[in-house]
Amino acid sequence: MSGVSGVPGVDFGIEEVRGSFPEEMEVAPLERPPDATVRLPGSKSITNRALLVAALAGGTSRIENPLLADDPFWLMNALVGLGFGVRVGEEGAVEVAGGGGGIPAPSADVFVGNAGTVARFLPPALALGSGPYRVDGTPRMRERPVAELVEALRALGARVECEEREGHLPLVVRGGARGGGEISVSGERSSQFLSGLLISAPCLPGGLTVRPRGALVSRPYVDITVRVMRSFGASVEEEPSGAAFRVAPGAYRATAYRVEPDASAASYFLAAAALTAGRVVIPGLGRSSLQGDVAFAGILRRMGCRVSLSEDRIELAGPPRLRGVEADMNAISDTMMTLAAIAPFASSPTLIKNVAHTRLQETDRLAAVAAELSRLGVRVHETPDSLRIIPGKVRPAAIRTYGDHRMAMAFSLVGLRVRGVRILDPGCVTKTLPGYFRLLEGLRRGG
Ligand SMILES: O=C(O)C1=C[C@@H](OP(=O)(O)O)[C@@H](O)[C@H](O)C1
Ligand SMILES: C=C(OP(=O)(O)O)C(=O)O
Repeated sequence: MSGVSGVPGVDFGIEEVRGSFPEEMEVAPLERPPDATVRLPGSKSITNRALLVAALAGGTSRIENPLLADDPFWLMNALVGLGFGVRVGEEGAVEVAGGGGGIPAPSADVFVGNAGTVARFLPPALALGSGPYRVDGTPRMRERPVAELVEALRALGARVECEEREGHLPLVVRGGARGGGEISVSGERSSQFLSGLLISAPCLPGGLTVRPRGALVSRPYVDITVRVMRSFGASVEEEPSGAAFRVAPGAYRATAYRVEPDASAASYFLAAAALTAGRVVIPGLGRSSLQGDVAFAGILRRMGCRVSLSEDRIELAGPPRLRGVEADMNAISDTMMTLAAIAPFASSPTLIKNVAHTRLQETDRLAAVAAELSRLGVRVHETPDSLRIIPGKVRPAAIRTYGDHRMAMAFSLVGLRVRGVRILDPGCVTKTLPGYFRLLEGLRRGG
């Protein structure tokens, strides 16, 4: 896959954007505490839900403030290849001409990059079409689990073949999915299997009831799924405590949808102010947000920050020194690297718990964080599902990022306090935030 865009109006290919980054970037310490307002692009998770739901709707939808980065690009590119109309306008909004619940192209070859949302949300939609549809991703995406999704799609009657290794990409999906009944799916390794099945459920004759099996990780993302589905007219009933989700049949309604800023991205700028006794304002996120990662601000409050949260605005002021914290981060695990990167500067140890599933994401994140903290001279104790970080002197280092955008963004924060921190392969931030380093530099100028 060349990465050259097949999406009208999207004038960059993935490699071109990533290629514009140097092999490494040094982050210089801030000369004074930041006092900045940081305006962030749209949420990756919400953008990819809105794009796919819009494609399944009848008529043309308009998505305002979408995230334009690798992960949404792979989905937009896939939708074009599947015969949907996708166009990015001058002002950055995306128009999607939906297929009314079907897949226009009888067959296609789809590349999902390392986008878990695309790899898990698209196959249930493909099972609505005829096929064959081949779904492949990067070597890392081929390692990430999809067995639970394959099992559920087969239970619905779809023909799904794992081309090389059972339970892994590349997949070949043929149609045949039947609705009207109930299926269960495990959410112990990812919540995305459940979200993927829910998103396509209204298009199944008879709808579908989906029952999560076992402990469901990253639970707030399922709430995002349900909220976006309802915004496009779907009827979703949730049994008490999420025991089951009952989705009625009925076409999605084309709509104009505005994506809120990315709360996971906000964690880096909130943490930057926390770490440097600075002040930051994040407009567009707050108590009314769909995203669970807004709760990261609460962890920073527990570390000694002054945090005010209005409906759609977060304001944070960092203390002279942070306190360590013990946090179960299962629900907001995308922000666990952010916490890990600032923990060495706290006055007491930090314990990050219940995040075993992050070993299956863009990289084995627990191992990666432990390795890079050690490289910085920080004492860290790793268990299968937790990290305990002991504060101490942090020495300069060249940080490996493992192709993981969140490793690059989180560990760049260390450079705000320690001279000589270099981030290797900084271009990996294009997965969800191509403008990250420009925004980080904005903290020096007051945002
Ligand atoms: O549904 C989503 O948009 C996401 C769910 C989470 O994945 P897991 O459910 O695999 O933890 C999260 O880590 C990812 O960044 C986005
Ligand atoms: C885990 C992540 O993404 P995904 O699973 O959607 O690839 C992430 O963005 O941290």
